[in-house]
Amino acid sequence: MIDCDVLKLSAATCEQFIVPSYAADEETHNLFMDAFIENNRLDGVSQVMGYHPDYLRIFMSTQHFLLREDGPLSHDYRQYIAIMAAARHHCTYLVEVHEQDFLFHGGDPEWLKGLDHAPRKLRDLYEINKLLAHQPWLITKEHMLKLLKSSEPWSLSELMHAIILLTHFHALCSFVFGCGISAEVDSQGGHTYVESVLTSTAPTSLSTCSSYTSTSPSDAITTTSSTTATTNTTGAASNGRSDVNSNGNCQVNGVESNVCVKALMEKMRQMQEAPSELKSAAERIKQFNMEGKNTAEIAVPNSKQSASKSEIVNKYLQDGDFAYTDFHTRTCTEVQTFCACDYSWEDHGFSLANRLYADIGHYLDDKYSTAANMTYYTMGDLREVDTSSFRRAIWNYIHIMYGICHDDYDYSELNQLLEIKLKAYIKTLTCYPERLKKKDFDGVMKGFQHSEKVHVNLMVMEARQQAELLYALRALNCYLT
Ligand SMILES: CC(C)C[C@H](N)C(=O)O
Repeated sequence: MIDCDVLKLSAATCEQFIVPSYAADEETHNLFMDAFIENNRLDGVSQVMGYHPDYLRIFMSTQHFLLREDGPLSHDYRQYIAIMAAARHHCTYLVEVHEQDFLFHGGDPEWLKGLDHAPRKLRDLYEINKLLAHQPWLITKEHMLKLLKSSEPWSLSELMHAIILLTHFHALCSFVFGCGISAEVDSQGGHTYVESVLTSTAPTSLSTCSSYTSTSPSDAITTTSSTTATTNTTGAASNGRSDVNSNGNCQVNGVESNVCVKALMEKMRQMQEAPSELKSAAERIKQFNMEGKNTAEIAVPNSKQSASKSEIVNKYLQDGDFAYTDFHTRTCTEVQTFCACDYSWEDHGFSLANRLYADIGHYLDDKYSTAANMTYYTMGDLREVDTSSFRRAIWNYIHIMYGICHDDYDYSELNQLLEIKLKAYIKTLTCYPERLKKKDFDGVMKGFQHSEKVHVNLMVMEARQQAELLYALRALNCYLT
């Protein structure tokens, strides 16, 4: 039996930004118990994801499957791969968590001195780790061949397991930085936005943006299947995380916030009432390229890592400066746009992943569809809102940055729905999560509830993972055929 006070204590310091365990509804509380048992602590990631219990459940089971269940890779390898992936984004939080887990699973402490001390087989993963994290479009079947035919070869199923771990942890870095998770709540400097990404000492609007009250089970979202939309059983009800000030908006500039949400809502309504004329696939692709070029012009913050942080991660990096470059300004013309009609998760990736690493396809499929379809029909303090066009715009925008085109999507919609600040935020979070600042987080989605910002961060994480994985699966498929 777990002592609930332990959970309570670890959440006590930062309850504006997480779901405090003592305030969680039964469903969320049970998930927190499971997380506690799984990780020997109630970790910050679970507590932030606790805003979205249906997502948290599938996230936890996927991570459990990847890290703990029987699978192609040994447990020390799995943890070491997680460390290598997190190091690419200088995510000291995840590096440290998985260093501990590595030792806990009997890993050789020598390997933690750095990549040079790890076995050759793990070192061989370095190149695809780097490319997957920053420029996955450069991955080819030759990379796969090299790993599968090296003197210490990877088997196909081991490689599949490793690739999924790498993409999972790259994407998780985006969530961790996006939600300001810097250390466990019960450790020094524990989880709080203030510690992790706050750059000024000015009072933050976050603390007034959100607070949490428990939700009734009937408010919970239910996932119906991997292909049908996730719906709120109470329709117009809130997502169960009603705010103390009951409007979900930042009090600091509530009027401005409300205007933003209303304007967005109005655009979505107009688009629904008067859908734009049907465009040909060629027109859509042209629009996609235009959006890509515009995205490439969006400036992102420069990188500056603190020396202490670098020390923790640099030992796992060889060329730490290798980073994302805009897909749409690449000089290498051989890299074609990735058309989802030629290779998609649903029609191609799912079955290949599942064939090489049994059942993983189902876990990922559930996770993607929950993240993409989850809705509470709210936006800020508005209710009964159909947010599907906004959510789809976010998902497809992330794929633009990876050169993945959905030729059934009208990219002019995206341009109307995502304001430039939000695009810049998403670009930073997706491609350079370690550079995100608190002011970036505060400056976007004004008037959204805090849980809604977390919701957007979840979508960024999942769409990003899917994009990376699609490139890897396509390359593997080329190798196999
Ligand atoms: C990201 C958010 C705007 C999502 C919205 N709250 C919904 O329930 O669909």
